[in-house]
Amino acid sequence: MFRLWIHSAKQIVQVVSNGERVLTGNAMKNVSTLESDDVNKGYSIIVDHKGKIVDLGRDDEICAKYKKEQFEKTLDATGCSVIPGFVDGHTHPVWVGDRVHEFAMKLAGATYMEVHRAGGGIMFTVDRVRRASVDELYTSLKQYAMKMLRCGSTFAEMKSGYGLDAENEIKMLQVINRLIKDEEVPLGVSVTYCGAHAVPKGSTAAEATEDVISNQLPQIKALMDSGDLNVDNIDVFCEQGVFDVDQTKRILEAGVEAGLAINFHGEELHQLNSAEMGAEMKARAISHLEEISDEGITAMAKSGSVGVVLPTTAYILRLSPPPVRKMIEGGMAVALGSDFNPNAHCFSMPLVVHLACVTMHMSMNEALVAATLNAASSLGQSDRIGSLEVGKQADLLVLNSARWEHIVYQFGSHADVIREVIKDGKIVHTNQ
Ligand SMILES: N=CN[C@@H](CCC(=O)O)C(=O)O
Ligand SMILES: [Zn+2]
Repeated sequence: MFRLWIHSAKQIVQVVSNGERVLTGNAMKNVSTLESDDVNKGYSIIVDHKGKIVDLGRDDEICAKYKKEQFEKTLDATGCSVIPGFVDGHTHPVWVGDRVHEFAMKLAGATYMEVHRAGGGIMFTVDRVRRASVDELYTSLKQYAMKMLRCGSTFAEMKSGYGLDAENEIKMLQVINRLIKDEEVPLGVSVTYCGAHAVPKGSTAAEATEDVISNQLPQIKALMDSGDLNVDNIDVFCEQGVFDVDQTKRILEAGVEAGLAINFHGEELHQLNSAEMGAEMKARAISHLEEISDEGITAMAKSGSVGVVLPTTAYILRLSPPPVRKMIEGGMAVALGSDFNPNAHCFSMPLVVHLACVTMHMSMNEALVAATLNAASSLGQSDRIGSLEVGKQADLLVLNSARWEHIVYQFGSHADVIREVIKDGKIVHTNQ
């Protein structure tokens, strides 16, 4: 028996079809698509009982190989296109207490660091998160995760970073772990420890660095070793007035020692050459990169570190966007993330992809690659997700349009464009 047969699709956008794990530079310009000019010829996907894609091809070829009775469910996708589920490469979704008042301050001209220095920004959220119980944070996270799924994300990176001490950072990581374990929201998750997201009140950056390395990380490692906590990545906010490049490097080294993959915030507001440092450490990914230098681009292209760009941040803070054209022409792998957090309240990857095209000058193909395969690669997941190929998880979106580009073009209307969200071959959200 097979779990699902999707048939009659006008287009199936595989993204890649030869098992590529990442696309760099100019290779991001093309996406593999199954499509025919003949209006009577549609395309099919078959999903096995484990939720993996076992076959893709023309309806007539599939019909010749399988019998209807073999499928637990069939889905008619006449007039529709199918794309991989979005992979959100960067989110901060564990928090309570919004910052709508700060949005007003920023609209009136305050910069991100002015708000931060006035005790707002990350520190406002730290205060709320420290006072919140695990249950409160879990209820809030569950709602955001459900909203991400409805916007078409089937996998997301999720960070801690509003605890800033061992107790509260572990509390946040436990909340993310509970989301994975309880399986109430069918969203895949990569877990990131970001204890060095800000310098806690009353500490210096040097003291906070020591606390992360000698106190927080060893406790987290012990919980990982005992099987009580799952953590995948280590993150630091490397920025002027937060953690400098040396402190960041030391924390990342300690993270690697604990078995975590390097995936950190760099070159957001000031050019500190953290991209070069990260490339030298063979970082799996570096996020933001608004201020990356030409040398940083060359170094990241050489090391294969994925650049995770976040269009909502530059948009909301009115920053210059990262030099994505230079990054792609320079041979880097570029990925996308929503950066969902109380500063940039957006978990809609369709909107992120649209912003990437308009504000960062990416083509729609490049942005789709960045929001699927390359985002999966930034999290070490592109062997399982990020493209529609035999052997991969059937995480996909059925779109209400014959051409997939409508999910980018009709910005703000993703709820109408996405007909079904499918995770592991199961329909987890439908909009009909
Ligand atoms: N820049 C650092 N961290 C987040 C913002 C977090 C916050 O403001 O709460 C970011 O990626 O944009
Ligand atoms: Zn961030």
